[in-house]
Amino acid sequence: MDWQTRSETVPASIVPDIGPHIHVGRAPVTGAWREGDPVGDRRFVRIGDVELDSGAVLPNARIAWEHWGELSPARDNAVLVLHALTGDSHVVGPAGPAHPSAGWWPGVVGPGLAIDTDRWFVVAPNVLGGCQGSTGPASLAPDGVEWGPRFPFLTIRDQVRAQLAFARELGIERFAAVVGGSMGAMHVLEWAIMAPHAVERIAVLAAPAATTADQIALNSVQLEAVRSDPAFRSGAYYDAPEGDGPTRGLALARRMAMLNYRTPAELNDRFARDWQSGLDPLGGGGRFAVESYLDFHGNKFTRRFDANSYLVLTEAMNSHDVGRGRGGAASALAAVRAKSLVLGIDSDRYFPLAGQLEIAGHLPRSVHGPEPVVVSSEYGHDAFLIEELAVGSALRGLLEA
Ligand SMILES: CC(=O)SCCNC(=O)CCNC(=O)[C@H](O)C(C)(C)COP(=O)(O)OP(=O)(O)OC[C@H]1O[C@@H](n2cnc3c(N)ncnc32)[C@H](O)[C@@H]1OP(=O)(O)O
Ligand SMILES: N[C@@H](CCO)C(=O)O
Repeated sequence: MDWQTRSETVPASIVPDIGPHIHVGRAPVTGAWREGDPVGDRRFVRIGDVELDSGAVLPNARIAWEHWGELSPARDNAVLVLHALTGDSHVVGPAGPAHPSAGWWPGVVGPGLAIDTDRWFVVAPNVLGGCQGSTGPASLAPDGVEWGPRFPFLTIRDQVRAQLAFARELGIERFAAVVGGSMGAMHVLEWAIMAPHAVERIAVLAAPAATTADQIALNSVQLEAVRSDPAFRSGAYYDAPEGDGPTRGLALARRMAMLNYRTPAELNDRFARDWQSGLDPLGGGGRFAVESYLDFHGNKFTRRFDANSYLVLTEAMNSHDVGRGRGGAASALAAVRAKSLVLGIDSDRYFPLAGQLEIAGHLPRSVHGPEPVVVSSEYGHDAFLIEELAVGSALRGLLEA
């Protein structure tokens, strides 16, 4: 098949155009893979030059991707799964040399699951600007040096343009469904608007029609946390000695982000005022358990993510506005022809239900009418990743529609 012959399979330990000093992925994490689960096989596709909204051109770009299931002879069973801010192409499967983390949606994609790989051919690309195999700031520019701070500003639409080129390279003209959560759902909306002919169904999970001032503000303090780390060196840190990248700033950004992704109820129930150790946090040199939890997540994140990619992707999220240049969000959404599922989480303080109400209210073919499906969860925004049964059931409904 075309997609097999036209894509490169690269040995897991060799990622040719990623710079040698990338500060990610040095510490493989033990995965939660179970015997019999599908295992993706990461591949790489050249998509050529990408024209950007800014007028710049990103030359000779590459997309890393994985797939599960079989493409039907009629090529009508492909489902595109688009990841959130710090996700990647590794939707399911164990951690390993190619992946610092186990797959991020193991209860949703697989044989007999909501996105059933016995029926659907599931395709998952790493986003343009990311750091898990697709061209991003840690990739080598044409001069043989990492792009670093020279990497161009990307919008959500630029990233979808790259995904469309990627789909063309695979020879897939139309997806039975395009599915994504959070930043991935921003891409989903743009697919439905930019390429209506290529999309039969869409699932928009936990995202707004446009990133609001409040959300840009929450993102902007994270950008500043990274940039204000002296080790950031204006983004030119790839030649720093091992471990001397902007890990402090990146870890602080992740700590802040965790507070957007989770809820007061969860943190209070889970950690209360517990101490992390026998040392008193009130002047005795100890820490509260919740402080330790945030430290843990901040530090873990620096072992799997590149700081420049974090900035590029966060700024792309800030660019998100389906109505820009299209007469506003209402008219852009009203023009969508795909059958749609819009899902929100009642405790999401990052991308609250108001955003999904707006989207569902304007999409003409929402399978649940003008209201989003609301998942009730104490996990907040991350519930689209954690509440796999509820999210899976809604996805199953869409795929059967
Ligand atoms: C499974 C992965 O890591 S996926 C990695 C790729 N990431 C993505 O794709 C982005 C999307 N994924 C995510 O954001 C997250 O993985 C989620 C939302 C799906 C799940 O979050 P989790 O981190 O698994 O759950 P949770 O918030 O409960 O954290 C559990 C971790 O906190 C640690 N922890 C809990 N309490 C404390 C504490 N008091 N002090 C220190 N560490 C603590 C646990 O030991 C556990 O460690 P582990 O990750 O090594 O098992
Ligand atoms: N936990 C998710 C939330 C962003 O939507 C991530 O890190 O990608």
